[in-house]
Formats: sequence, structure tokens, C-alpha cells
Amino acid sequence: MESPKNRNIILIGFMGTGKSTVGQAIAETLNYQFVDTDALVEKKAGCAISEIFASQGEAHFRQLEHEVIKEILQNERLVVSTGGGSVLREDNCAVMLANGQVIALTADTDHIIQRVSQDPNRPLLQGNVEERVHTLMAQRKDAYQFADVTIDTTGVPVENIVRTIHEHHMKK
Ligand SMILES: Nc1ncnc2c1ncn2[C@@H]1O[C@H](COP(=O)(O)OP(=O)(O)O)[C@@H](O)[C@H]1O
Ligand SMILES: O=C(O)C1=C[C@@H](OP(=O)(O)O)[C@@H](O)[C@H](O)C1
Ligand SMILES: [Mg+2]
Repeated sequence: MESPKNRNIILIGFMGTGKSTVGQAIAETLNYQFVDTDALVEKKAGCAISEIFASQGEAHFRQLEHEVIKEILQNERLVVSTGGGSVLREDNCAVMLANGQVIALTADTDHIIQRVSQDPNRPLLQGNVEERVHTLMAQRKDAYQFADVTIDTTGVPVENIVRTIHEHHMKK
């Protein structure tokens, strides 16, 4: 485990690009431990993400998310699926790059809208989902570019994405 890029795999990307789904599958393939920062934030707060946003606001959620990312990346052999807004803090990006191979998942807007519309649990997408996705994607268009690798998941089955990540991780 000489290079920091060997330590962990860290998935970043907009909501609905498949970080949580793909992360779980790649962890099983590599026999790494799977960690979802959203789940760790919920554990730390003792309530659901939507409740944290509603009762304490987004800034508090971002602080918990930052603490979780810093803590968890002290370990090795993890696949870490991050929340889509974690990259908005530069210090999170720096911790990620220093502790693993950062892989950005992307997908086109229509696929993202279709995927997230089935899950009402994202506080930033309440109301008109299509409008919210368009607005946030425009705001974040450059936010995922610091990744070591970028993989377009549009129309790609999860097992193919897993295979591509596996190949990238083996040859890095
Ligand atoms: N490659 C894919 N093709 C089709 N559906 C997908 C794909 N990846 C994820 N999904 C679906 O999209 C939804 C959001 O996926 P999720 O893993 O929660 O994304 P994220 O963690 O990036 O927000 C889930 O219903 C999931 O089953
Ligand atoms: O993009 C964001 O700001 C968020 C993405 C969510 O995670 P997913 O990207 O896994 O949906 C979750 O962290 C929270 O609802 C905020
Ligand atoms: Mg997720």
C-alpha cells in the first residue's frame, strides 16, 4: 500500500450518478469495506439526512459530512461513496486526493432525473425535481473535475461500471 492512491477508492459525483449502488458492488468485488458517508452522517446525528436538513440546516449537515470524511479516510481498503455535495468544500477534496483514488461518476441530466425521481429522500431535490436537478447541475458543473478518473454511467449497467473501476484501480 505504498501510494496513497492504493489506499482507498472514493466515489464522487452528482446525486443519482450511482455512487452508493456502485460503491457497494465494487467493495464486494475487491473485498474492501464499503462505507457511505451519508449513512455515517445519519449515525453520528442519530436521525435521517432529511431531518438534519429540516431541523439544523444544510450547514450543519456539511460540517458532519466533513468530520465523517476526515475520520473515515484515516483507514485503508475502503470503498467510500460520498454525498454529491461533499466536493463543495475544498478541504474535503484535498483529504480525498491524499487518501485514495478519486473516481467521479457522471450521467446525463435525463438519466439523473429518472433515477432520483424514484427516491424522495433527497432534501435538495424537493419540489420540482427537474428544475432542481438542472439548477444544481449547472452550479456544480466543475465541482467533480478534480477526480483521478471520470466514468460516464449513462445507460451503463452497474456491473459494467464495476468492471471499469476494477480495471482502473488495478492499473493505477
Ligand atoms: N448504472 C445505473 N443504471 C441504472 N440505474 C442506476 C445505476 N446506478 C444507480 N442506479 C439507480 O439510481 C438510483 C440512485 O442511485 P444511488 O446509488 O443512490 O446514487 P447516488 O448515491 O450517486 O446518489 C438508485 O435507484 C439506483 O438503483
Ligand atoms: O448533492 C448533495 O448535496 C447531497 C447528496 C446526497 O447524497 P447522494 O449524492 O448519495 O444522493 C446527500 O448527501 C444529501 O442529500 C445532499
Ligand atoms: Mg448515495
